[in-house]
Amino acid sequence: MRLCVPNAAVLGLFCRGCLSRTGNWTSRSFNSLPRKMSRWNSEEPCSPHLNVILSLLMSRKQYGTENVILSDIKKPPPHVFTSGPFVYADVLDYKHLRELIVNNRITWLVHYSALLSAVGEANVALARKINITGLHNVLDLALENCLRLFVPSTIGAFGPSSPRDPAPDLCVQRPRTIYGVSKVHGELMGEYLHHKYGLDFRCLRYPGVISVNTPPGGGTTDYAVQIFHDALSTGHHECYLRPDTRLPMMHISDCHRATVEFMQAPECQLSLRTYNIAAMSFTPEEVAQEIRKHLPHLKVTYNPDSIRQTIADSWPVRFDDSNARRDWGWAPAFGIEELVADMLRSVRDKRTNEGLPVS
Ligand SMILES: NC(=O)C1=CN([C@@H]2O[C@H](COP(=O)(O)OP(=O)(O)OC[C@H]3O[C@@H](n4cnc5c(N)ncnc54)[C@H](O)[C@@H]3O)[C@@H](O)[C@H]2O)C=CC1
Ligand SMILES: CC(=O)[C@H](N)C(=O)O
Repeated sequence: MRLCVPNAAVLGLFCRGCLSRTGNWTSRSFNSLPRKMSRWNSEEPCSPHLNVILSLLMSRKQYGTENVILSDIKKPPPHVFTSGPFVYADVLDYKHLRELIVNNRITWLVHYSALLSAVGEANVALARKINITGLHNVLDLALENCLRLFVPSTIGAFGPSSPRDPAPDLCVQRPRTIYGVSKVHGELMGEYLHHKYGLDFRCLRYPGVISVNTPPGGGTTDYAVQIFHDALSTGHHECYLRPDTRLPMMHISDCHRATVEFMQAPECQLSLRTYNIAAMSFTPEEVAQEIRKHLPHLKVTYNPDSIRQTIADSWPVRFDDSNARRDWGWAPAFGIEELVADMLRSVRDKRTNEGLPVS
């Protein structure tokens, strides 16, 4: 049995076997990155992505190393490469994806590959290709091979005309970014194929995901990861959002657990195919205050970037996840206090292991 998790702009996992039938998950991440990631990705050529890597490693623990195949178009760091099966896979290469699925008897596909919001606006043509053409490849293959398919969506699937506090599962969705447009398209295509042909399509709208292993990937919520690294290195963070910009956020371990629990939920419990999941909402100033409880010297200055500020201002400030809580028992474990304590501990350990100074 193998689970395959392709990297939707982040991860690609293939899974051998069907979880519902066998309890096994195999994952692969299909991560192809834009030849040019522009300014947001410049110093992270081989870094693992948060969701992808962590998810994969944890999935492997749960479902068996050989049963989860990770894929990307980027060279993985050594510890990822040696942790289990890893293959090169470009979501734009339909024939190669099909070969991987057939040869490995893949039964689950987790599609993480995508260009995120800010970098997508910097390269709309590439974002359209990876986020929409890549998704169509994955949908066709899932249908053709009877795969269970997970595709993440995002708070970015909402826009200025959506209710923002809180945003419910079902409401007006008119996002103003190519990223958001591609995610709404993915939600609708997956649901259409489910209703018309029975595709087992499942989708969670993630808040901004925070992980020590996730380098900035060109998103609007990236500051909420970077601030921890800055706090423990220079002690100064320059934030590209206004101090009062409130956005939904989630610790990576909650994000991963939600994904696995949702994928394992019996079909009969699901009243929707796309659910919001929530954990906390905070502003840059609020997270800075929480960090200062541990590191009182942290200095934060604000220099709003018009592109990312405009994007953030169009997104929900809070998510209504009551349907996920009711249907399949979703409950987050991390609030802002737990998240900050865990991130500071993890970033400190990482810097120490890398021989870097800790402030
Ligand atoms: N990180 C976050 O805060 C959130 C992420 N998500 C979703 O989760 C998924 C993963 O996000 P991140 O890991 O943060 O993104 P990321 O930007 O860190 O990773 C994207 C991955 O896609 C890969 N990729 C790009 N082009 C590809 C191609 N042609 N073929 C195969 N792989 C390709 C890249 O190599 C990269 O590893 C995305 O679909 C994103 O929309 C949703 C909401 C929040
Ligand atoms: C919330 C997301 O989807 C992502 N982190 C982004 O900021 O683009």
